[in-house]
Amino acid sequence: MVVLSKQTTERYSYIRNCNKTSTLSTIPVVDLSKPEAKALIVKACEEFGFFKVINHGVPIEAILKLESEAINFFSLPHNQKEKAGPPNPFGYGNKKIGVNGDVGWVEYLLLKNNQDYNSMRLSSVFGQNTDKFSVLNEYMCAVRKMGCEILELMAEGLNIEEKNVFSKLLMDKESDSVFRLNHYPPCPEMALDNKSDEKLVGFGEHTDPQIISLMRSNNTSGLQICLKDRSWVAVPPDYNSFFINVGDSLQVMSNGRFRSVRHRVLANGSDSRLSMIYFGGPPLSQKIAPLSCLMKGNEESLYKEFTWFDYKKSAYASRLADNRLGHFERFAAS
Ligand SMILES: C=C1C[C@]23C[C@@]1(O)CC[C@H]2[C@@]12CC[C@H](O)[C@@](C)(C(=O)O1)[C@H]2[C@@H]3C(=O)O
Ligand SMILES: O=C(O)CCC(=O)C(=O)O
Ligand SMILES: [Fe+2]
Repeated sequence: MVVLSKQTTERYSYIRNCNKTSTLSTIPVVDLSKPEAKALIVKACEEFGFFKVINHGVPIEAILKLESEAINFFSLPHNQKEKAGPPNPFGYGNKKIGVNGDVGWVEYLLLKNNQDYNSMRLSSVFGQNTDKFSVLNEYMCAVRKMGCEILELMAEGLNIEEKNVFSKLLMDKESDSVFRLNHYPPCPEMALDNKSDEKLVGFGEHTDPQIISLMRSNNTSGLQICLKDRSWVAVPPDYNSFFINVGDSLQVMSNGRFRSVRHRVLANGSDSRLSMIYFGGPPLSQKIAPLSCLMKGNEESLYKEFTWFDYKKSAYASRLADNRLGHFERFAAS
């Protein structure tokens, strides 16, 4: 299933000096069943804004069923998938990411949490009332439950009395969470020239605007994260773990103590990559501001006041690589 032509590839970005990129061997691993999980989560959010979890409690059957549905969907002929598009903002998308000119070697399905999928264009591909929607719901509920458990451990690790201070935002029935399936086909151009030090960008560098992103992928490499010293490191794939990103909103709620991690995906010459990501977001009306219980002494907020609605509106008007929080900083660097 390769639907990209040479003409379109010319508009893609490439990353040079890829052979010099190191692999992150020290990626924090948090075993959710262990008592030290809370402290490890806090440390990882401060240092990397990124970690992986094991013993996550998401049933393997739910994962495998959805993965198999996703493979079936992305294997459909192009014109059939297009019936579920364009993503405005939900639906099937191919190459174009967002509406501001970003392009990547990727096709995807963007779905809303708690969506009535039957009323979406998805039903023009899947038909009405199919089991596929219950597979999707089962997976999303299990992943959201894991996300809430992580957020509650995080609150405990931060010594916050209100254990559900973060998780209640994902549990709210108005929660503005999003679910995304990304498929990165193998890139034939790269397979032909596997000695090249240049790699095609699958999903360009960015931070996620929400609170937390809960990601699982198949066994194909490609994900990279940016460290504090601005170097990029490759994250080895791990079929059995979930990868967790701190999003911009959590960076603000922790008054910059936690890092919203910059990340990107590079295309692969021979294997396709499939990732499934739950972006846990708050209700639109939610004020996003540093938690007063985390402010020490006369510590000031680093950010202006805004709601998730304000931030989302501004984020969706930005390019992928933009520093979206920049507009909301109170002490912006001159
Ligand atoms: C270029 C864009 C795509 C994006 C909306 C935006 O204008 C900037 C943020 C992008 C992002 C990154 C994380 C998630 O994949 C996403 C769904 C989100 O909430 O913000 C995407 C948006 C998108 O693909 O529509
Ligand atoms: O597909 C991936 O592995 C990550 C994609 C991503 O960062 C995103 O969709 O926001
Ligand atoms: Fe992302």
